[in-house]
Amino acid sequence: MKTVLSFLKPYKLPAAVAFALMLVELAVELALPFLLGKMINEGVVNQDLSTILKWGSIMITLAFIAFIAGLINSFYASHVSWGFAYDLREELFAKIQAFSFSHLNQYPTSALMTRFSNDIRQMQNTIYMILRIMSKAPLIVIGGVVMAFIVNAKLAIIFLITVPLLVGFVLWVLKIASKLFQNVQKSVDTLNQVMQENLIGMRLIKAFSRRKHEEARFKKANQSLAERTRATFRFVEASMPVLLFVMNMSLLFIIWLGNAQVVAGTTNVGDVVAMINYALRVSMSISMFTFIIMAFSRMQASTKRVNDILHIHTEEAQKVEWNDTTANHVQRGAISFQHVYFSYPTHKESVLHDITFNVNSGERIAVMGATGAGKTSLFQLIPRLYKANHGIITIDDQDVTSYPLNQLRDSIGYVPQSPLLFTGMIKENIAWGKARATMGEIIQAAKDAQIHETIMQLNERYETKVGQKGVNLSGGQKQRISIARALIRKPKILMLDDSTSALDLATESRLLEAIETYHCTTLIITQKISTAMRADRILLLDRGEILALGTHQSLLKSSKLYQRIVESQFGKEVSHAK
Ligand SMILES: Nc1ncnc2c1ncn2[C@@H]1O[C@H](COP(=O)(O)OP(=O)(O)OP(=O)(O)O)[C@@H](O)[C@H]1O
Repeated sequence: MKTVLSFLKPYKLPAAVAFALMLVELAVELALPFLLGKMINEGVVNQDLSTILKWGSIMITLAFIAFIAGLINSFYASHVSWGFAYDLREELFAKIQAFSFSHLNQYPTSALMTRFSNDIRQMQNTIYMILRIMSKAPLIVIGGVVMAFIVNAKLAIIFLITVPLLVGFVLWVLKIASKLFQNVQKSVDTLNQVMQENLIGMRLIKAFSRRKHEEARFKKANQSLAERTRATFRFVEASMPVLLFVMNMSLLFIIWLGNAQVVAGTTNVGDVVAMINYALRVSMSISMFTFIIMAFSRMQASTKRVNDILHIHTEEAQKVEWNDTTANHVQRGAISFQHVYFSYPTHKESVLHDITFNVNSGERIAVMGATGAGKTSLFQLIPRLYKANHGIITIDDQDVTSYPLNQLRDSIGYVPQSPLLFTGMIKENIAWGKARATMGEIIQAAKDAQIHETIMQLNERYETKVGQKGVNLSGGQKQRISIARALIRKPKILMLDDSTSALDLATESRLLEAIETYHCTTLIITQKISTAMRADRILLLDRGEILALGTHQSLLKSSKLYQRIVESQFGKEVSHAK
């Protein structure tokens, strides 16, 4: 199982190069105060210009080497962090593509978007900063103290008091700050969620005039984020004067003790200057710890969230375990449900109970029932969008679970209740149903779905753009394009989930006639008796159970509920006459 950190493996070499170059920068940074001390002691104090120039030019050369090392380090750090983020995004995308419907219920769109954008960016930035400066800070603290002891062991004792004091204080600040930061992150998540729901549901919000309500919701989330961020940064900023005080006190001590030693002749001015320099560099690095650990704790939270997704066991991952020779493509499309029970993973209540029925190859079944009866749920079990809790569903006498998922779904044309079109041309939206579809196939599918003429009336015909910047189609037009998308794959099983609801009777009639020419097993969820009457048999669902299954005529005789539905749509007399 892949974890986030394993995505760094391919970048071991460039990361090592970046780290080595960072060590070069570090070495120069630690050497400069030492050399400065030498320049003062040997050159400035003795007023020896050639010595000043000698040490000066060495320092400039070293600074230039550090500058070049920094540039190349930055290049490699970017390469590692961008490459890592790119690979991780690819993997995450593939993982989400393999999500079952249960997983999609578990992780709302906003949560997945946060992982894609925020979390990966967070990790990418932190990796860059680790390779660039973060790993340098603790090394400067250690190296600075060591160098200080080399320069002047007596003065360096001050470091032994101030460094643990500063480190201890920073760790205490961080302990509190990390809790505050977790709250900030929660607020960021909430704000993202509100924002995304608003963008997705903008049309609905306008239709229901819920702008004020949504504004209030956004304001609340925004305020919470602002307040938490303010509180966190105030706390971190309040710790700064304390840090500065300790830092300045240690500098004062170094100057005071250094001065005494210079007067006593036990040390040189240059060494004192070098010590002050080390003290400054060490304290600056310690103060960076706050920033570093905060970045780490944010990265840790992001890593956990992305790992959660990577560790989800998706079915596609199992594909290799299936033996392709035993599992074939669907040949005839005969469906059988045997004592099937189903409940959604998120809800315990049973949605389908003891469903048993058979559909012959090429048969046309209309599925009827009140809203919430379980019609869509029953449909979703066939292409294994969800798994049944008990019982067996077979296609061509073979358990659906024994088909490789791709082969199973390739044989099925599923038109969901609410049609979804992607931004792009109409022809692309239809061709989406079949890999390498020809223009002839696209037009034929559109003709059969009764949408060809409408498309031909549009300015750019099949090239017309759908979606945000293109033409917005009516509900019925969208339904027919989704039907064309299902027909183009010449499915063995066609499932229409209330997909003809927006069509007038004449168009629907032509559509159903055209579907007959496909000779596929057809399941149609419908509320309209006129549609149901054209089916070979009608399956009546009520509260998750099969109430009746038979032809229009037999149900008129045997099912009270069916009679009532017919009466409600055709009137009493007509229903008796039929
Ligand atoms: N994703 C889900 N998670 C949990 N419960 C669900 C989910 N989808 C549907 N349900 C529940 O399952 C039951 C059956 O829903 P289903 O969508 O199958 O009904 P339906 O007959 O297709 O209704 P409609 O005609 O309104 O589309 C309902 O009680 C519904 O609340």
